[in-house]
Amino acid sequence: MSKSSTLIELNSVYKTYFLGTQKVKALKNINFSIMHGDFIAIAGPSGSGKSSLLNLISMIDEPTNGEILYGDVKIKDLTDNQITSFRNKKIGIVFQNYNLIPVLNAVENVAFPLQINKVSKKESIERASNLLEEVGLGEHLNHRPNNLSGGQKQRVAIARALITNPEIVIADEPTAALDSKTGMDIINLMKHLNETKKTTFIFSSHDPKVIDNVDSVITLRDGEIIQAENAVLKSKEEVINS
Ligand SMILES: Nc1ncnc2c1ncn2[C@@H]1O[C@H](COP(=O)(O)OP(=O)(O)OP(=O)(O)O)[C@@H](O)[C@H]1O
Repeated sequence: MSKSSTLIELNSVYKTYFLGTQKVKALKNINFSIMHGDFIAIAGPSGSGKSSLLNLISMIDEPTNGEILYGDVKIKDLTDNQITSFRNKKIGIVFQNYNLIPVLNAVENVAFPLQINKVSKKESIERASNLLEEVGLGEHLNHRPNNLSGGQKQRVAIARALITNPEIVIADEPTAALDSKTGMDIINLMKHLNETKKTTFIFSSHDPKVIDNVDSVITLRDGEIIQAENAVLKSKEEVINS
Protein backbone atom coordinates (compact mmCIF):
# COMPACT_ATOMS: atom_id res chain seq x y z
CA MET A 1 0.00 0.00 0.00
CA SER A 2 1.38 3.44 -0.79
CA LYS A 3 1.76 5.87 2.07
CA SER A 4 -0.38 8.42 0.30
CA SER A 5 -3.66 6.49 0.46
CA THR A 6 -6.16 7.09 3.24
CA LEU A 7 -6.69 4.30 5.76
CA ILE A 8 -9.10 5.96 8.21
CA GLU A 9 -11.04 9.20 8.01
CA LEU A 10 -12.73 10.98 10.91
CA ASN A 11 -15.39 13.48 9.85
CA SER A 12 -16.88 15.93 12.38
CA VAL A 13 -16.56 13.38 15.17
CA TYR A 14 -18.04 14.18 18.59
CA LYS A 15 -18.13 12.01 21.72
CA THR A 16 -20.33 12.96 24.64
CA TYR A 17 -20.70 10.80 27.76
CA PHE A 18 -23.93 11.05 29.73
CA LEU A 19 -23.58 10.72 33.51
CA GLY A 20 -27.14 10.93 34.77
CA THR A 21 -28.22 14.42 33.80
CA GLN A 22 -24.62 15.60 33.32
CA LYS A 23 -22.99 15.67 29.87
CA VAL A 24 -19.22 15.30 29.41
CA LYS A 25 -18.14 16.54 25.98
CA ALA A 26 -14.99 14.39 25.57
CA LEU A 27 -14.39 15.03 21.84
CA LYS A 28 -15.57 17.98 19.76
CA ASN A 29 -15.50 18.27 15.97
CA ILE A 30 -12.52 16.01 15.29
CA ASN A 31 -11.49 15.92 11.64
CA PHE A 32 -8.37 14.12 10.44
CA SER A 33 -7.18 11.29 8.25
CA ILE A 34 -4.77 8.48 9.02
CA MET A 35 -2.80 7.51 5.93
CA HIS A 36 -1.38 4.03 5.24
CA GLY A 37 2.08 3.85 6.83
CA ASP A 38 1.55 6.73 9.27
CA PHE A 39 3.19 6.76 12.72
CA ILE A 40 1.10 9.18 14.78
CA ALA A 41 1.26 10.16 18.44
CA ILE A 42 -1.78 11.62 20.21
CA ALA A 43 -0.63 14.04 22.91
CA GLY A 44 -2.49 16.08 25.48
CA PRO A 45 -3.01 16.41 29.22
CA SER A 46 -5.04 14.00 31.33
CA GLY A 47 -8.73 14.23 30.43
CA SER A 48 -8.11 15.83 27.02
CA GLY A 49 -9.79 12.95 25.14
CA LYS A 50 -6.90 10.71 24.01
CA SER A 51 -8.43 7.41 25.20
CA SER A 52 -11.88 8.43 23.93
CA LEU A 53 -10.39 9.09 20.49
CA LEU A 54 -8.44 5.81 20.36
CA ASN A 55 -11.52 3.87 21.55
CA LEU A 56 -13.47 5.28 18.59
CA ILE A 57 -10.71 4.42 16.10
CA SER A 58 -10.47 0.90 17.64
CA MET A 59 -14.28 0.57 17.22
CA ILE A 60 -14.50 -0.25 20.94
CA ASP A 61 -16.89 2.70 21.19
CA GLU A 62 -18.95 4.73 18.72
CA PRO A 63 -19.17 8.49 18.11
CA THR A 64 -22.15 10.46 19.42
CA ASN A 65 -22.06 12.42 16.15
CA GLY A 66 -20.03 12.40 12.96
CA GLU A 67 -18.62 9.43 11.10
CA ILE A 68 -15.53 7.27 10.84
CA LEU A 69 -14.61 5.58 7.57
CA TYR A 70 -12.14 2.72 7.04
CA GLY A 71 -11.43 3.08 3.32
CA ASP A 72 -14.93 3.27 1.82
CA VAL A 73 -16.61 1.49 4.73
CA LYS A 74 -18.70 3.62 7.11
CA ILE A 75 -18.36 2.02 10.54
CA LYS A 76 -21.86 3.06 11.58
CA ASP A 77 -23.31 0.96 8.73
CA LEU A 78 -21.78 -2.27 10.13
CA THR A 79 -23.57 -4.71 12.43
CA ASP A 80 -21.91 -5.71 15.73
CA ASN A 81 -20.73 -9.02 14.19
CA GLN A 82 -19.30 -7.21 11.17
CA ILE A 83 -17.48 -4.77 13.49
CA THR A 84 -15.93 -7.67 15.44
CA SER A 85 -14.77 -9.41 12.28
CA PHE A 86 -13.52 -6.13 10.73
CA ARG A 87 -11.59 -5.32 13.92
CA ASN A 88 -10.05 -8.81 14.12
CA LYS A 89 -8.79 -8.54 10.54
CA LYS A 90 -7.61 -4.95 10.41
CA ILE A 91 -6.67 -3.77 13.90
CA GLY A 92 -4.07 -4.77 16.48
CA ILE A 93 -4.47 -3.29 19.96
CA VAL A 94 -1.75 -2.71 22.56
CA PHE A 95 -2.77 -1.84 26.13
CA GLN A 96 -0.94 0.16 28.80
CA ASN A 97 -0.99 -2.84 31.15
CA TYR A 98 -0.12 -5.42 28.48
CA ASN A 99 -3.22 -7.67 29.03
CA LEU A 100 -1.20 -10.86 28.53
CA ILE A 101 -2.66 -14.21 29.58
CA PRO A 102 -0.69 -15.15 32.74
CA VAL A 103 -0.88 -18.94 32.31
CA LEU A 104 0.47 -18.83 28.74
CA ASN A 105 4.15 -18.31 27.94
CA ALA A 106 5.35 -15.57 25.54
CA VAL A 107 5.07 -17.63 22.38
CA GLU A 108 1.63 -18.99 23.34
CA ASN A 109 0.37 -15.46 24.08
CA VAL A 110 1.51 -14.26 20.66
CA ALA A 111 0.16 -17.36 18.88
CA PHE A 112 -3.25 -17.05 20.58
CA PRO A 113 -4.97 -14.73 18.03
CA LEU A 114 -3.88 -17.07 15.20
CA GLN A 115 -5.28 -20.09 16.99
CA ILE A 116 -8.61 -18.26 17.42
CA ASN A 117 -8.50 -17.77 13.62
CA LYS A 118 -8.04 -21.56 13.20
CA VAL A 119 -4.40 -21.45 12.09
CA SER A 120 -2.76 -24.79 13.01
CA LYS A 121 -0.84 -25.01 16.28
CA LYS A 122 2.43 -25.79 14.47
CA GLU A 123 2.17 -22.82 12.09
CA SER A 124 0.97 -20.39 14.76
CA ILE A 125 3.82 -21.30 17.15
CA GLU A 126 6.34 -20.97 14.33
CA ARG A 127 5.04 -17.55 13.25
CA ALA A 128 4.86 -16.35 16.89
CA SER A 129 8.45 -17.50 17.55
CA ASN A 130 9.71 -15.65 14.46
CA LEU A 131 7.92 -12.46 15.47
CA LEU A 132 9.24 -12.66 19.04
CA GLU A 133 12.76 -12.98 17.58
CA GLU A 134 12.05 -9.81 15.57
CA VAL A 135 11.04 -7.86 18.69
CA GLY A 136 14.19 -9.01 20.49
CA LEU A 137 12.72 -11.78 22.65
CA GLY A 138 14.17 -14.86 20.96
CA GLU A 139 15.70 -15.90 24.29
CA HIS A 140 12.40 -15.61 26.18
CA LEU A 141 9.94 -17.64 24.11
CA ASN A 142 8.98 -19.95 26.96
CA HIS A 143 8.81 -17.35 29.74
CA ARG A 144 5.45 -16.59 31.29
CA PRO A 145 4.49 -12.89 31.77
CA ASN A 146 5.40 -13.05 35.49
CA ASN A 147 8.98 -13.83 34.53
CA LEU A 148 9.32 -10.93 32.11
CA SER A 149 10.12 -7.24 32.78
CA GLY A 150 7.59 -4.51 31.90
CA GLY A 151 9.44 -3.68 28.68
CA GLN A 152 9.60 -7.36 27.70
CA LYS A 153 5.87 -7.78 28.41
CA GLN A 154 5.12 -4.81 26.18
CA ARG A 155 7.27 -6.37 23.40
CA VAL A 156 5.18 -9.56 23.71
CA ALA A 157 1.99 -7.46 23.55
CA ILE A 158 3.26 -5.67 20.42
CA ALA A 159 4.13 -9.01 18.77
CA ARG A 160 0.63 -10.30 19.66
CA ALA A 161 -0.94 -7.19 18.11
CA LEU A 162 1.06 -7.71 14.91
CA ILE A 163 0.71 -11.48 14.50
CA THR A 164 -2.43 -11.25 12.36
CA ASN A 165 -0.79 -8.68 10.05
CA PRO A 166 -3.25 -5.87 10.89
CA GLU A 167 -3.32 -2.67 8.85
CA ILE A 168 -3.07 -0.55 11.98
CA VAL A 169 -1.83 -0.97 15.54
CA ILE A 170 -3.58 1.24 18.11
CA ALA A 171 -1.89 1.71 21.48
CA ASP A 172 -3.32 3.70 24.42
CA GLU A 173 -0.38 4.92 26.55
CA PRO A 174 1.86 1.93 25.71
CA THR A 175 4.76 3.40 27.70
CA ALA A 176 2.87 4.72 30.75
CA ALA A 177 3.80 1.76 32.97
CA LEU A 178 7.48 1.83 31.94
CA ASP A 179 10.49 3.89 32.97
CA SER A 180 11.52 6.58 30.51
CA LYS A 181 14.38 4.63 28.84
CA THR A 182 12.35 1.42 28.46
CA GLY A 183 9.44 3.51 27.17
CA MET A 184 11.65 5.08 24.49
CA ASP A 185 12.93 1.58 23.52
CA ILE A 186 9.29 0.54 22.98
CA ILE A 187 8.55 3.61 20.82
CA ASN A 188 11.73 2.91 18.80
CA LEU A 189 10.65 -0.72 18.34
CA MET A 190 7.20 0.40 17.11
CA LYS A 191 8.89 2.85 14.70
CA HIS A 192 11.18 0.08 13.42
CA LEU A 193 8.15 -2.20 12.83
CA ASN A 194 6.32 0.70 11.14
CA GLU A 195 9.27 1.13 8.77
CA THR A 196 9.99 -2.55 8.06
CA LYS A 197 6.44 -3.95 7.94
CA LYS A 198 4.70 -0.74 6.77
CA THR A 199 2.11 -1.22 9.52
CA THR A 200 0.38 2.02 10.50
CA PHE A 201 0.68 2.98 14.20
CA ILE A 202 -1.34 5.44 16.28
CA PHE A 203 -0.69 5.74 20.00
CA SER A 204 -1.21 8.12 22.89
CA SER A 205 1.33 9.43 25.36
CA HIS A 206 1.80 12.20 27.84
CA ASP A 207 5.56 11.76 28.01
CA PRO A 208 7.21 14.87 26.43
CA LYS A 209 10.33 12.80 25.60
CA VAL A 210 8.21 10.40 23.56
CA ILE A 211 6.29 13.21 21.85
CA ASP A 212 9.52 15.05 20.97
CA ASN A 213 10.78 11.98 19.13
CA VAL A 214 7.76 11.44 16.88
CA ASP A 215 7.30 13.38 13.61
CA SER A 216 3.50 13.28 13.45
CA VAL A 217 1.78 14.53 16.59
CA ILE A 218 -1.86 15.47 17.13
CA THR A 219 -2.35 17.44 20.35
CA LEU A 220 -5.73 17.47 22.10
CA ARG A 221 -6.97 19.84 24.75
CA ASP A 222 -10.49 19.72 26.23
CA GLY A 223 -11.58 17.35 23.45
CA GLU A 224 -10.36 19.51 20.56
CA ILE A 225 -7.34 19.28 18.28
CA ILE A 226 -5.21 22.31 19.13
CA GLN A 227 -2.12 21.36 17.15
CA ALA A 228 -1.22 18.87 14.44
CA GLU A 229 2.34 18.44 13.24
CA ASN A 230 2.59 16.53 9.95
CA ALA A 231 -0.83 14.95 10.43
CA VAL A 232 -3.49 15.15 7.75
CA LEU A 233 -6.20 17.44 9.03
CA LYS A 234 -9.44 17.51 7.12
CA SER A 235 -9.96 21.17 7.89
CA LYS A 236 -7.20 23.61 8.75
CA GLU A 237 -9.73 25.92 10.45
CA GLU A 238 -10.13 23.32 13.14
CA VAL A 239 -6.60 23.90 14.41
CA ILE A 240 -6.81 26.79 16.78
CA ASN A 241 -3.19 27.34 17.78
CA SER A 242 -0.96 25.57 15.29
N1 LIG B 1 -16.95 6.27 30.34
C1 LIG B 1 -16.94 7.57 30.64
N2 LIG B 1 -18.01 8.14 31.23
C2 LIG B 1 -18.02 9.45 31.53
N3 LIG B 1 -17.00 10.31 31.27
C3 LIG B 1 -15.92 9.79 30.70
C4 LIG B 1 -15.81 8.40 30.34
N4 LIG B 1 -14.61 8.18 29.77
C5 LIG B 1 -13.99 9.38 29.76
N5 LIG B 1 -14.76 10.34 30.32
C6 LIG B 1 -14.43 11.78 30.43
O1 LIG B 1 -14.12 12.24 29.13
C7 LIG B 1 -13.03 13.17 29.17
C8 LIG B 1 -11.89 12.61 28.30
O2 LIG B 1 -11.38 11.42 28.93
P1 LIG B 1 -10.26 10.51 28.25
O3 LIG B 1 -10.09 9.32 29.13
O4 LIG B 1 -10.61 10.29 26.83
O5 LIG B 1 -8.98 11.47 28.34
P2 LIG B 1 -7.43 11.10 28.28
O6 LIG B 1 -6.77 12.23 27.57
O7 LIG B 1 -7.25 9.73 27.71
O8 LIG B 1 -7.02 11.11 29.81
P3 LIG B 1 -5.82 10.26 30.55
O9 LIG B 1 -4.53 10.75 29.96
O10 LIG B 1 -6.01 10.65 32.00
O11 LIG B 1 -6.09 8.80 30.30
C9 LIG B 1 -12.66 13.31 30.64
O12 LIG B 1 -13.35 14.46 31.13
C10 LIG B 1 -13.20 12.04 31.27
O13 LIG B 1 -13.52 12.25 32.62
